[in-house]
Parts: sequence; structure tokens; C-alpha cells
Amino acid sequence: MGQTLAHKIWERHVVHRAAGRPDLIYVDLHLLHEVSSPQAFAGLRAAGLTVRRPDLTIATEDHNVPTDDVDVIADPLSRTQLETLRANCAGSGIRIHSLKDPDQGIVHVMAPQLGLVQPGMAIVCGDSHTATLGAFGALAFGIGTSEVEHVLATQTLSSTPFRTMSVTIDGALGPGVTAKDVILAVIAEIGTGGGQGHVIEYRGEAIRALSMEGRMTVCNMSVEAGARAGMISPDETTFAYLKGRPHAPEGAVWDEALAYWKTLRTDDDAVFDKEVVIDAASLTPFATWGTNPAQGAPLHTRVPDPADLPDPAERDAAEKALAYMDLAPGTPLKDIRIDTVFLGSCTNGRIEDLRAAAALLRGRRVADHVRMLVVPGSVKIKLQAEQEGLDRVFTAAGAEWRHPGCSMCQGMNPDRLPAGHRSASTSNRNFEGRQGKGARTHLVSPPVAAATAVLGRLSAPSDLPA
Ligand SMILES: CC(C)[C@H](C(=O)O)[C@@H](O)C(=O)O
Ligand code: SF4
Repeated sequence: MGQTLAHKIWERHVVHRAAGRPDLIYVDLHLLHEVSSPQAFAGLRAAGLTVRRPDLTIATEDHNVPTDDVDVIADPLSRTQLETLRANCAGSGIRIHSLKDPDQGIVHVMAPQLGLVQPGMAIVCGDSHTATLGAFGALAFGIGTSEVEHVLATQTLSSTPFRTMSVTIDGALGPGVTAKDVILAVIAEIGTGGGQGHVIEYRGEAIRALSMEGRMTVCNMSVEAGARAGMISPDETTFAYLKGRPHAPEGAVWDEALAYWKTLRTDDDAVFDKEVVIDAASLTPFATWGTNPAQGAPLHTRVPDPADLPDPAERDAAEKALAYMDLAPGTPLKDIRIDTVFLGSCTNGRIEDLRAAAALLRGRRVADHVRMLVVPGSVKIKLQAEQEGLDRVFTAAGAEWRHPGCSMCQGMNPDRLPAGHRSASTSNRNFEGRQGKGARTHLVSPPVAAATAVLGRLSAPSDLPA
């Protein structure tokens, strides 16, 4: 029987296997940020150990960085986190891209830009959205702090193989339908537990047609369906993205790598543990109405009535969500008035996302009652956007143009949504309090975020007057 892509990569990384025990797998790239690494380094020191492969370990600063004035880290907790990471990296010879470094950015955004993420690799980081990097045909997943310590010490990880799941998006996406709408619809369909314990491989014509940016958006949110990882087998789009990047192989090594990368696909006769098929033509712009990423619906529909939900647990969750979100069943989603629009995060803070939003904001104004923050995912993206004049489009429209970081995605820095405020956000989580205590989040795509900013209520690009 054939093998799935995930299985192939896993098997290539097993360094020790014993009956009844988890596998020990080799890690090709270990990414670090300030939130999930301090205890791991402390544990390492307490055990008298050192970092085994500092050359395969790379750090960046993202969660705690300020995005208005990068010269002032006013919050003492954030400052301690960043200083601790810097000291740990310096003490272990680990390369770090600190605030103001030209390669600083959200870890899942800056690493692929550098060409560090390549097909067939096993990549880990103490961050759930490491799943993003599976877009390159790598096995990339988030690990806990004690596992970070284990990888620092040994460059290996102890784990049982993940179950496999395929999500196939057949056909072509309609106009105005983005990668974000695809993944929000997938999660609404399979639920927050639908991918539990699995690695999801995204397949089908609509996935093949996505750019690397779009593929990263899809893989990013695999964890919101409970999956450990998401992945897409590499193809010409992947190779073209990688070619010439600082860490991509060159010359004969490139040719050799390419020959291997081309073998990285699921065999035709491989069997997945679970399979889901969605018709791309059925997808339209999407938005969430609740407090988990599966509580979403097409933007042209209404807030559901919990009483209509057959499953008691789902009904209960929907009732609680609507109470927190202060929404009445049956309200058209497009009637929901928004105070803040956040364009950014590791889900949608890439250049294409900024371009898509800027295209709609050009010559238009953000509604008077709306605050819009535009936060590029990395310094490179910020500079590229500025070269293209996108920053001026945003500021002319009345939006704020900020420095890179996680920003309002999760409120571990000064960018927080005030209690009772409601956002349209291109990030990946709409949990209670995620963007700030008592704040309410609607997850949307960049074009929906831009249209919403202009009209002041949840809107699709097609709602904008010409
Ligand atoms: C802080 C970090 C460990 C966390 C994660 O794992 O995802 C964060 O990035 C998030 O998005 O909630
Ligand atoms: S942007 Fe948000 S989801 Fe992504 S790593 Fe930062 S906090 Fe996590």
C-alpha cells in the first residue's frame, strides 16, 4: 500500500523506534520566540545541558513587541520576556532576529521568507501555528515548553505518528473568495475537533491554484480544527517561491534537492484515516459569529438560532457564544456594526493580504467610527509594502500603519481591543477575551476586513459602491 506525504516525511526522520514506545524523530529546524522558550532554557540549565544544534535553531521576537514605537518596550513583562530570549540566545550561540533587525517578524512569517522552510523537513516551534509551514510540504507542528527543552537538548522529539486526514477542495474558487474563506468553511464543516490528532493534507484543484501565501493561510488554521499539522505537497509554486531565498540551496545542491522534493507527494493508492471533500464553487466570503473558529457562516447569511442546532453540546456552545458576542439569532451578519478592523497576524499579515486590502481601500475612507490597524507580518513585508506605496493607501484611507508583530491577534502587547468592542479581524482565533478582556472578534479575510472598514459593518467587497 502507498504512503501519504506525512507518513513519508515521518519515516525519514525516525532515529529510534521500539515497540510500544513513541518514535524518536529528528528535527531539521527549531524555531523559537519569547513566549514559549524561557522555561525550556531554564530547565536546560537546571539539568546542566547545552543546546545540541544552535545552528538549526533560530529565534525571533513577535508576541510581545510593540507595534507603534519600536524604541520603547513600555510593558515590563514584555521587556523581561524579550530580554530573556536575547540572553538565552546569546548564551547558546543561537541566531536571533530581534526588534529592528531586518528579518524580524512573526515566526511563521519570517522563517519561510528566509527560505528556511523547505519541503520534506521536520520543523517544530513552541507555538501551535507552526502548522503554517506545512504549506511547503514540510511536517511542521507546535510543541509544548517541555518538548522545546527536549529539542534544544537533543535535536530530537519523542512522539507517536499523527493520524492522517485529507481535505480536498475540488474545482475553482469564485471571484472574491480567498484562502481564508476556504479554511473558515473547512473548520465550520468539520468542527474544532474534526482534525483532532491528525495531520491534514490539503489537496485538490483550488489548493493547487493558491499562491504560497494562500497555502500558508490555509495550513495556519489547521490547528483551529484540532489538527496537529496541515500540509500541501510541494509543486512548481513552492519551488518558484523558494528559488533564490537566502537559505534555499543553490547550484547542484538545488538540483539534488529539487529531485527529492518532487517525490514528496501522497501515493495514489495511499489511504487516509479520514477524508473530506468540499466543492470550491459552494464557497463564498465567510465570517465567524461565535467564540470559536468553527462558529462561522457565509457572510450573506444570518446569525444562527441555537434552537435549530440538533446537537445539545453545539446548541449550548452557540447560546453561550451569542451571549458573549451580544448577538441575537437571525441577525443578518452584514448588519453587525464593527468598531475595529485588524489586518495582520501569521494568518493574513503577508504581502498579498496587504495588497488585497489596499486594492479595496484605494480612493476610499475607513468609516468614521472605525479604527483600522494594519500590521505587516515581518519587517521585510513592511518594507516591500512601503516600496509599493501600500502604506500610503492605508494611511490616506485613515488606517494606522504599524510595525510588525503579533499585535492585536492575541493581546500579549499593548495592542488590545477594549472590553465590549467588536472587531473584524484577519487573525485565527475568536475565543472569549482573545483580543482583549470582554472584546468580541469576527474572523474574516483581508478583502472582507477592508470592505468592513469602509462600510463600518461586516461587508463583502461586492457591497462597496463602485
Ligand atoms: C504564545 C503561543 C504559545 C500561542 C500559540 O501556541 O499559538 C500563540 O501564538 C497563540 O496564537 O495563541
Ligand atoms: S500572530 Fe497570533 S496566532 Fe500567530 S503566532 Fe502571533 S499570537 Fe499566535
